[in-house]
Amino acid sequence: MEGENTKSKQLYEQAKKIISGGVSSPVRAIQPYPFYTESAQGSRIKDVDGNEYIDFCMGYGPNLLGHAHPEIKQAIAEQLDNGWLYGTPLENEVKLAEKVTDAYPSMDMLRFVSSGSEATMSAIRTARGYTGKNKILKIEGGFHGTHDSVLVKAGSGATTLGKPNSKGVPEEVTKHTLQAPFNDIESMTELIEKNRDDMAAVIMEPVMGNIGPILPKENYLKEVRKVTEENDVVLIFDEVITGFRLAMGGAQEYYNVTPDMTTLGKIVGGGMPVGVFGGKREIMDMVAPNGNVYQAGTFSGNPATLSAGIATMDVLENENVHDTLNKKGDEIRSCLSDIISDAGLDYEVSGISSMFKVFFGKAPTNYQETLKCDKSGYFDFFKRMLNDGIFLPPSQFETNFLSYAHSDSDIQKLLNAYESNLKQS
Ligand SMILES: N[C@H](C=O)CCC(=O)O
Repeated sequence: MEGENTKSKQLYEQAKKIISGGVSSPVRAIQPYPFYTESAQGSRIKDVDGNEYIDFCMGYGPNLLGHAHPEIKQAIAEQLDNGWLYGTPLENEVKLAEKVTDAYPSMDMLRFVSSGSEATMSAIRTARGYTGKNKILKIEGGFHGTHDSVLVKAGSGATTLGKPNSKGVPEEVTKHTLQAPFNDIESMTELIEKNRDDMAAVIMEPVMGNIGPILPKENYLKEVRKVTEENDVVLIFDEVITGFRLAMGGAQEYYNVTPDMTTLGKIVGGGMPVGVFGGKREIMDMVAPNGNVYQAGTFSGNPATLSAGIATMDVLENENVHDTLNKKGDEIRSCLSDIISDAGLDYEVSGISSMFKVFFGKAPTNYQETLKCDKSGYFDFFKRMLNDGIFLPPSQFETNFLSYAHSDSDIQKLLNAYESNLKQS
């Protein structure tokens, strides 16, 4: 729809003068200009120039039930009638905490925060406070938000833009962050054993969602659990993307591996800003006011977010969302593989549950392999898909998300668009 987006184009010109990079998050700076959204309902997103797209970006994951789900909307509206920021605890905080801890038995206790970044930052600080150790180990290409100690070889927009190590982060901070390749238990074991005396935590996405999806090899997560346990290292599963997506209990339920701590975000807030960190009672008891690990936030446990989160959980509990999406995800991946093979392309499909991606290259098993994919070819493909009314995340390194609102006809349109646009690759 290039050329027709005159209002979007104008808005971006205006924005670039007063908003750094013209956007509030770098992945949105789609060149030559992004479309500006007017509204979104169900599986559709509509721009200010009247173009409508079937959305497989879904706000980068939170909208598992689609845009503007009526039950979530009603829950937020009811909360708004009663005010939307108190600075005190509220009953819904207890209610949502119960629902989350029921779904995640590894979390005896939790805290609500306002973003995934805040959740991972707080989890790491708590693990350091608990162990009295400094070092953490992350996976190369893992993305755990935008706080200093994890902005090294970071996935997501940082990799898309070729800035996986951010300037402005002191070396004194990142010297405590070690990195191992995904799916390589030997490297991880070696690093943990070598640094055992000062290793506080391993933080990882059980399924890498910010350069993928990249799936864990068989038994890899179990082996990670074993080596962390044997060396008294806190294992943090960053389930900001996979939480409430792969299953109600996230990747830890799906793969049957129990971490010491978990971070959540995205889906648990029903599309409102949210983060959660939690874990074993003895670890979470370190957090102030009980313990000396400080963590706080004006917007933490935001009433509107809690209402949206509870409404989301209610739908997930009452409807067959995960089974439906997991089945449709399998079908999409299988059809995409057929399309690729019929077109004689050297590409591969990766994914799990309602996450899927065509890699312009071999489906990677780690960060280094991901970097070999044709990122500019992918971006050209993304634009062709947009012209055909399909909105995918604008990067080879961001996952596509299927939602409960996508109809069979939406999926057929997606597959048709893949078929015609992959042929032009
Ligand atoms: N992959 C990111 C979050 O999970 C994408 C969102 C963003 O950077 O704005």
